[in-house]
Amino acid sequence: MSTDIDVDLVVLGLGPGGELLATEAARSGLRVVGVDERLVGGECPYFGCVPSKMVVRAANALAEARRVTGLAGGAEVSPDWGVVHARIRDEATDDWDDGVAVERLERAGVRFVRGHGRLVAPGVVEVGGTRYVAARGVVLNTGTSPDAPPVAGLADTPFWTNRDVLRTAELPASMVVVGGGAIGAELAQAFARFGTRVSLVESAPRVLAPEEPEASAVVARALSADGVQLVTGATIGSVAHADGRFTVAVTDAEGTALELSAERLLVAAGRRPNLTDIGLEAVGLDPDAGAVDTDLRMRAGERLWAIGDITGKGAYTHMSMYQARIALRDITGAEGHRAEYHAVPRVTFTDPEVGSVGLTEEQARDAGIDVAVGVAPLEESARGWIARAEGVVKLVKDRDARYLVGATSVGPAGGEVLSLLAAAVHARIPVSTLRGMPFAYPTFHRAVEAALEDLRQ
Ligand SMILES: Cc1cc2nc3c(=O)[nH]c(=O)nc-3n(C[C@H](O)[C@H](O)[C@H](O)COP(=O)(O)OP(=O)(O)OC[C@H]3O[C@@H](n4cnc5c(N)ncnc54)[C@H](O)[C@@H]3O)c2cc1C
Ligand SMILES: NC(=O)c1ccc[n+]([C@@H]2O[C@H](COP(=O)([O-])OP(=O)(O)OC[C@H]3O[C@@H](n4cnc5c(N)ncnc54)[C@H](O)[C@@H]3O)[C@@H](O)[C@H]2O)c1
Repeated sequence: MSTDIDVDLVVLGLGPGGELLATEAARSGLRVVGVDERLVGGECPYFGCVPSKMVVRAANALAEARRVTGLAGGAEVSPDWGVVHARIRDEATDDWDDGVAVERLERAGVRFVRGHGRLVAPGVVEVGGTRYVAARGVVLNTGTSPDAPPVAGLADTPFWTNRDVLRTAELPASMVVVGGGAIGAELAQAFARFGTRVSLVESAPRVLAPEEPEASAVVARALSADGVQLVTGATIGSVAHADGRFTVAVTDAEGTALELSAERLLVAAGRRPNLTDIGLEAVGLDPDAGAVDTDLRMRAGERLWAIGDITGKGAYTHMSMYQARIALRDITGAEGHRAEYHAVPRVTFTDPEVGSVGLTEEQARDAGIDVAVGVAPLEESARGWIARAEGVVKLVKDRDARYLVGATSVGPAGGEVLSLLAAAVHARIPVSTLRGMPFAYPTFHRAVEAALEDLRQ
């Protein structure tokens, strides 16, 4: 026999968006239940953005110290993984304990339930024998889990995912990283800077394959300069683990067979949406669809909203929080913007960083847009040259509409330079207006001015 409890709203999964939405909904006076089977806040604070960016920050400090030679004299650098591990454990994650987050949620008035939740009918979620019957409805924010490719032998080995690598107290002497997406590229470079011997294996012809080829080329050079062995266009034949070492049999793009051996194997080959065990079929949705379809108010069905990675609109914390605010307005009947996806910004925190927004050149052409492209190497800008920085700004213009539909900025502050470009793409600012702006000298973002000039070619 299950118990029924009447509430206004159930938030199933408390990733960054769900936590925000549950908190704000409770503050607005709704009776809210928040359900999570793991840690309140989701992947980002405990196993994702925050700890990975602490690693990146520390690794970049090492790299910057090494740049003293040739710019300002000499510097001795002695990497100590223990320092960054202690920061992640003590400052970022409270030793992977969400007590503070739970208390914050409950102080806002949310009833927190730890456990695995499932939809059993429209507006009804069951957790451990209790059914929460929600008058307004249910918000899904169940996020993703690390996926592993179907490689022979892999499943039988103690490979790492992001959830292990960001908890480790010991720096591995060597590591093979499978996947040259954002997770793989960021962590491969950072660990190499700490002194781990890293091989990065990517099946696509280039790292950061969804980004502009110019961006991938800069990042590939940076990874190689940091000592990362890059194997792109790779096919992994098998993985084995014996005597404390992994052996990864790989065929590279030229068909050459390689055997990579390392103390650790990090699999960063994509994510699986947590959709198959949440009762989607009970509300008429397909659990195998790969994403939950939502309208521009984040509605996914009868008394149902979905936000975050499971919507397939960009697996980023800022998108989860953006969508949370939109869903919350719909639930509470407040006025405000609906979802717009033509200018989704994203930053890969390699050094140099890759910031991008909107469409790449290829995506714009595939969408049938008459495209003009402007490219400016960062090293040709005054600040790029002074800093000895490598990078690029690339602009994608819709010739008919005369505004930018996409942009990429790669450089030491590529993610920050992006803000100007994100505003331009989001607000569809005419290129002629951008050309009329003065650009402060000598900044990295002056490369935007040069790329605007290049658009004329
Ligand atoms: C290593 C790494 C680095 C990243 N770096 C960045 C970055 O720099 N910038 C950025 O924007 N994004 C980054 N991301 C992505 C970011 O972490 C996610 O986009 C973000 O967490 C948003 O996810 P979400 O809101 O969909 O839910 P998630 O964070 O995935 O949380 C979902 C929650 O739902 C819970 N849950 C799932 N199913 C159930 C169920 N049936 N019952 C109860 N609870 C359930 C889970 O326990 C989890 O707590 C990174 C990710 C990783 C892995
Ligand atoms: N800075 C950020 O915003 C940031 C950082 C990390 C993660 N994230 C988010 O998390 C998501 C997941 O990141 P991710 O890097 O795991 O996934 P991803 O999908 O971005 O990249 C996975 C990579 O693994 C490769 N791959 C897949 N199977 C392979 C195989 N068998 N052998 C070799 N390579 C293989 C793919 O070609 C791809 O390039 C990203 O899509 C992103 O949205 C964001």
